[in-house]
Amino acid sequence: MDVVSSPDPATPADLAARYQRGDFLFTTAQRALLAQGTIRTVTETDPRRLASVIPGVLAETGAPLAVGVLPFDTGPDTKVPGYLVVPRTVHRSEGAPSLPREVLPAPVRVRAVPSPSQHMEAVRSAVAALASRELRKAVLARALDLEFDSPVPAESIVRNLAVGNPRHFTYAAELPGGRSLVGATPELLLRRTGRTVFSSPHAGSMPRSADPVTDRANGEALRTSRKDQLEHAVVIDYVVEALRPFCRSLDVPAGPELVTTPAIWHLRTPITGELADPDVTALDLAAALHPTPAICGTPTDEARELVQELEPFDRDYYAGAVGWVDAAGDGEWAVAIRCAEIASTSMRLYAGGGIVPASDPQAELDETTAKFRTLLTAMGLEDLAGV
Ligand SMILES: C=C(O[C@@H]1C=C(C(=O)O)C=C[C@H]1O)C(=O)O
Repeated sequence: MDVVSSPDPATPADLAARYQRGDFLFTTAQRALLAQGTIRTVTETDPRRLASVIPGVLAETGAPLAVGVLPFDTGPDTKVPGYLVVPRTVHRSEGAPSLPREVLPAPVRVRAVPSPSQHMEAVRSAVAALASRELRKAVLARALDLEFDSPVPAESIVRNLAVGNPRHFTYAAELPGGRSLVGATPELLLRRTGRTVFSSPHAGSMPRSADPVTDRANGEALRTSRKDQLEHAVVIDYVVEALRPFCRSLDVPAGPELVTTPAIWHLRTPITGELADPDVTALDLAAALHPTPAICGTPTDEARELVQELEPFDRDYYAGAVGWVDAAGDGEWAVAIRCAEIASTSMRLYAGGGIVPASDPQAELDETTAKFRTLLTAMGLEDLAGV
């Protein structure tokens, strides 16, 4: 048997230090998971079908878990598949990694896709479309394309992300075609631990500020913003309705809490449920929940259509889901935001924000700029945040 799932004496820092492109790394404040090598890959555009074949694949291979990604677009016409890997070795360790910061080379070219003014125009179009198409919310994103004169140092980026965002979920996953997805997201689509399912939708954002007075004021403005409360409520309604059929009880707080990442203030609502059927796996639940209105909109199909009309790129795995599922059905799936897709010497960063009727184009642009900071800070490129 090839599979090693070792109670490893390695620390989370050791696991992050061992990460190499092609591996899967998932670190949280509580633990780190490093999966290396490939026994089998499973590729499937229908996420529910993907979820249904994984238990059989794990039983057949004797592997303890599968790791991977779901794309943003899981609709019936998608060309981008869910991509799961049954790894050869799995190492887990308790705690968050602590490592020295690594210095990275600077890119030789940077391009915003679309340009900032085009993004603001798209926000205006989205606001108009919300009214004419009876949508409650749509999430619009933009991208930053970076080119380097040598291979992108994915390993250093991932380690800096983990060190800079120790309370969140830092991830690195292999994508089809030898590309990699790396990021550090605060948002957990869901965790399944036995019969307990936990989801922490985030929606509603304000940039952090280096000035403590402005920073606090931004947080207060978010807490009291009716526009952001609405943006948030749309997500919670959806997640509760999506989880309800699977749960015999659900605990939903009356209102959101204010939380931070190093770059952003957010509204978040932690939701806990007890599963009615213990055979429903973490990946079944991820397939049922994704895409939430936190990253797509409401109603889902119409919002996705509008997003695809207004964004001049394919989201691919940005705003998808990234995580793992084990043979018992437990697992964790994070919302794949604050991320970049890395090819050989180039990478694309993505950032988006929810658009509701009261959205202001300049504020939406500023929000995406702040969201790019998660990646840019890890790359020592804070100065690029204004692009
Ligand atoms: C879409 C992104 O983030 C999502 C959108 C949010 C918002 O609109 O307020 C907040 C958190 C995330 O669910 C992103 O970071 O790219």
